[in-house]
Amino acid sequence: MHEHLRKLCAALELTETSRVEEWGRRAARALLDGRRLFACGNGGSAAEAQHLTAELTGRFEDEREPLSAIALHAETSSLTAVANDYGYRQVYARQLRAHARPGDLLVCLSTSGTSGNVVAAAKAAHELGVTCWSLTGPEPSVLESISDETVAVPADSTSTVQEVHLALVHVFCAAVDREVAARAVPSPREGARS
Ligand SMILES: O=C(CO)[C@@H](O)[C@H](O)[C@H](O)[C@H](O)COP(=O)(O)O
Repeated sequence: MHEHLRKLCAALELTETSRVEEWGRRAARALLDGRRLFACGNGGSAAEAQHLTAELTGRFEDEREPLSAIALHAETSSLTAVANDYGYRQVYARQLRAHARPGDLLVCLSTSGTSGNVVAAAKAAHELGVTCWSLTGPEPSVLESISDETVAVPADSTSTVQEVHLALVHVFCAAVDREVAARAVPSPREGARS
C-alpha cells in the first residue's frame, strides 16, 4: 500500500468517529426543528465545508427533505466586502452574526486549528448561543479550546487530516439520514390512528 494511504488508514483508526455520528443525530433533530447549520474553513477545508452543506441541502444517500445548511465562504460578495471593510478575520464571524440564531449549529474545519477567521467564527458562535463543533488536526489547538466539542485527527500532514475530515463529513451525513428516517417512522400509537 502507498505510504500516503497507510497514513490515512492509521489516522482513521485513531479518530473518534462515534462523536461525529452523535453530532449527525443531534444535527438532524435540530434541523428538523427549524435550526440552521453553518460551516466554515479555508482552502481544502472550505471545499469540505461546502461538501457538507451540499449533502444537507441536496441529499446524501437517502431521499429526504432539504435541510438548511450554509457554507460561509460561498457567498462571495459578502465575503469580499467583509474582508475588504473589516479584515479577513471577520469574514465568517460577521456573516454568522447576520444569519445565526440561538440553537443553530456551526461546523468549523481547520487542519491547524489556528486559522484566525475560523477561530473568530467559533468565538462569535459562543456569543450567539450557537453550538460549535470543530474538526481539526492534532490536539491541542486554539479552536479546540473555544469549541463546544472537537474531533481532532492525529495525523502529521495537512492532506491526511483533510482526507479524514472528508470521511467524517460523510459519517456525519449518514447519521443525519438515519435520524431523519427514524423520525419519519410513525410511533405505534400514530400508526393505529391512521
Ligand atoms: O488544501 C490545502 C493544502 O493541502 C490548503 O489550501 C489549505 O487548506 C490552506 O493552506 C488553509 O489555509 C489551511 O488552513 P487550516 O486548515 O490550517 O485552517
